Amino acid sequence: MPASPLLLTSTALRRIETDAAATLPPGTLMDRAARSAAARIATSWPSGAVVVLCGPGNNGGDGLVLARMLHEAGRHVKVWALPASDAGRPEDAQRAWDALPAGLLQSGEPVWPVGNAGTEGAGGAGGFGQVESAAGGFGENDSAAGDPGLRSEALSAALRDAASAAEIDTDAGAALDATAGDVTPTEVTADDVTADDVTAADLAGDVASREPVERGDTVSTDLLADRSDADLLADPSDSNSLFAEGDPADDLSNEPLSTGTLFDAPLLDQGRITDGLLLDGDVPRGVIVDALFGIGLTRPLDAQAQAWITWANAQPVARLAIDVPSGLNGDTGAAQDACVQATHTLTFIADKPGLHTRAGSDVAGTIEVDDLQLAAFVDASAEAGLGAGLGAGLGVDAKADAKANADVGLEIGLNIGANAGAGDDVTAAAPSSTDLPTNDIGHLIRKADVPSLFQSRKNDTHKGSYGTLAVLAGAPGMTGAALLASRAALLTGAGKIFVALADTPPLSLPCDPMHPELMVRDAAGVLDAADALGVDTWVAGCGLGTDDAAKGWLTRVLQERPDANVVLDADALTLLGGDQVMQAAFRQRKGIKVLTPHPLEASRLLGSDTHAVQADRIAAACAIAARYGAWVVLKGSGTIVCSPSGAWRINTSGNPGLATAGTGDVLSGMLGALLAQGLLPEEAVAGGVWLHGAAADRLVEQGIGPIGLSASEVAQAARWIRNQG
Ligand SMILES: NC(=O)C1=CN([C@@H]2O[C@H](COP(=O)(O)OP(=O)(O)OC[C@H]3O[C@@H](n4cnc5c(N)ncnc54)[C@H](O)[C@@H]3O)[C@@H](O)[C@H]2O)[C@@H](O)CC1
Ligand SMILES: Nc1ncnc2c1ncn2[C@@H]1O[C@H](COP(=O)(O)OP(=O)(O)O)[C@@H](O)[C@H]1O
Ligand SMILES: [K+]
Repeated sequence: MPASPLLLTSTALRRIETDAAATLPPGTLMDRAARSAAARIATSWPSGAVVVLCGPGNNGGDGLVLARMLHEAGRHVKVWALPASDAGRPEDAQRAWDALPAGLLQSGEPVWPVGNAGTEGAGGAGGFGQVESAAGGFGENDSAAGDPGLRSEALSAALRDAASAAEIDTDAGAALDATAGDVTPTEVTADDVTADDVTAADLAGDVASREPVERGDTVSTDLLADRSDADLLADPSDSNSLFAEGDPADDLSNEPLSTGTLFDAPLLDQGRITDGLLLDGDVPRGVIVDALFGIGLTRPLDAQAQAWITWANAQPVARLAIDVPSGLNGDTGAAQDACVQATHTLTFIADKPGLHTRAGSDVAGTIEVDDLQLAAFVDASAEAGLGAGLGAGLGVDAKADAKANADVGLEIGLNIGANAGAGDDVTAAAPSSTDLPTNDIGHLIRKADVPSLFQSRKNDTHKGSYGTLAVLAGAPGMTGAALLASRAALLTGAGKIFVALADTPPLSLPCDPMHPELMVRDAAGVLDAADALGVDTWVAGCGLGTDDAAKGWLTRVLQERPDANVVLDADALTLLGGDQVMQAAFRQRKGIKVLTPHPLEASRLLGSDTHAVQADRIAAACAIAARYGAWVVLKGSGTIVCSPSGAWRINTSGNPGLATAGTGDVLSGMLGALLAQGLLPEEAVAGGVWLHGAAADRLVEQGIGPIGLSASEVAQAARWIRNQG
């Protein structure tokens, strides 16, 4: 399922939520969100335990409803909830709290449910759920765990009574399920058996056979019967210990295993223990649901939330983030020190910018969007954004995009509909209009969004058809920067390229031996002849330097030939940021203007600091675009592209292989080449950024990176991608 290309900030989302909620019965959206998550879990983690961590707000409410739904479906669910805030829970979340079935909520710190990674099937009745309830929970939270000796007796009796081949089923509904014997859930009751017992039994099976034991595996009861209670069960001196001293399993760790610590790294490294006691190769089963905080995270996490997140991140199971990984700002992609490292994020109503820029792509895992059947509202928002200028500058059909999103959402909605409850019979009335501020809606940049990169060339063309580019760059000692940009322009298809070296004759490099197609001259020489040469696009700044000579050449670029396109990078940005004469000249230019700052250069253009830029990359890119009247490419993980009118997009391609010197030079050369070839700015800028990242992705696929990927290779890979179509 492709991710929605539409991105909404929390302001836009809240507006939609409010509008929609006003037309729906209370709790409908939370119900839909929870049902969506339940469907996702049923598909991806059909067995195994589900630990739901819930926060104080509606994100926590989603988690609480989800926990109830999963429990009712017979899943083995544990809930840990942060305390409500002083103001109490929001209405929907409070309703979810009140409806949480008894026994699911755990006290203390979260632990992985030991001894049971149960699955559906029992519907909660007569199953392990009852055992849990009676025992007050598993593991360290098991305050009523009882006397280990008693548990030992009960379990041993159960095992001995079992027929020669007994199935140890740690599943819900059958604490011990003897397929060929006498042990049934009714015989082994909550009073007789605790989770610790089953844990011990499973581990004992493993120890006895030295083979991994999985839930459902058949284990010889002879082996089990051969072992004494002392071998099988907890050391009576330590109610949490699962092994008596000298037990072979103890060899696996220097410390006695205790409940809740079954994911000890040494054990995992040996592939011995997964999924809360179940030995299941390298693939633990079960999932932790992160429903701590969503788009309402407004301040630093407190110690308890941080500890829970740290715990969740340390468990070798999947982590499904509800809406947004907790600790991540859904608008900006800024992550707190403690942030859920999700393997999957299921996000609601629309995709969020913070999932795609800065730390977002590091912590979100696989992103899925469910519009909660609010396509009409999303559609109207996109339309309103379009009316306010959004998308117009990008040449993006935002309405069509929104429709596509709606279709995606509906498809998900229909799937969910198969499990639908009462709330889903209600269709929200379509909104009449919304008027979101322009920069609360953006888009992703994907291959499909930049088709003109792949348009075939007409036969009846010549080198003049593909533009004449001049690259003002490469002061002495930085010649390579000029070559990187110029070669990238060549490989991206520019018709003619002049390298205007930031130097005076005689040049130390009269020609590029690798690419003699490039016409290398001194900067003044190219500037003097620019009219005659027909330069229609300038790329300026790569290794240009910031001395007076550089300043003079750049001023000429900005003041002369105002119809030519300019792409400014690196030193040109530093010079521009500090020179009002240049800024005035820049603003007055009629050609297409592109600025490609990394965060430090962006801060110079804004007179702020890098921290401020990175704290809200979209806002920074939009601010630069507005101040300079230019297209802005704010580089980094999740590069932001912003049009002069404030329409922003986030690139989806690229990887940390690009974090190497010279890749920015390559990007500016590519952007210049695409403009020189006459692509519309929205496709040249967004397309160049996407192509640059996609080239790096291809190199990684080929094993040429991320480590050691070099800038020159990016240009070559980009050429290949363009020609493949
Ligand atoms: N309202 C709606 O219509 C819907 C909301 N949904 C869910 O609700 C979420 C938004 O709910 P909320 O607005 O309640 O926000 P959250 O649940 O994300 O968190 C806000 C709550 O956490 C507190 N908080 C914020 N930062 C904190 C911190 N650092 N430490 C401790 N407490 C902190 C706030 O005071 C507030 O109580 C969405 O992300 C989504 O998961 C979904 O159910 C879909 C529908
Ligand atoms: N971690 C990353 N993930 C994705 N892209 C990255 C990453 N690090 C750097 N890049 C990209 O690499 C390029 C680096 O540009 P820049 O910092 O100007 O380098 P240089 O000046 O050395 O050429 C930019 O396009 C940037 O977006
Ligand atoms: K969350």
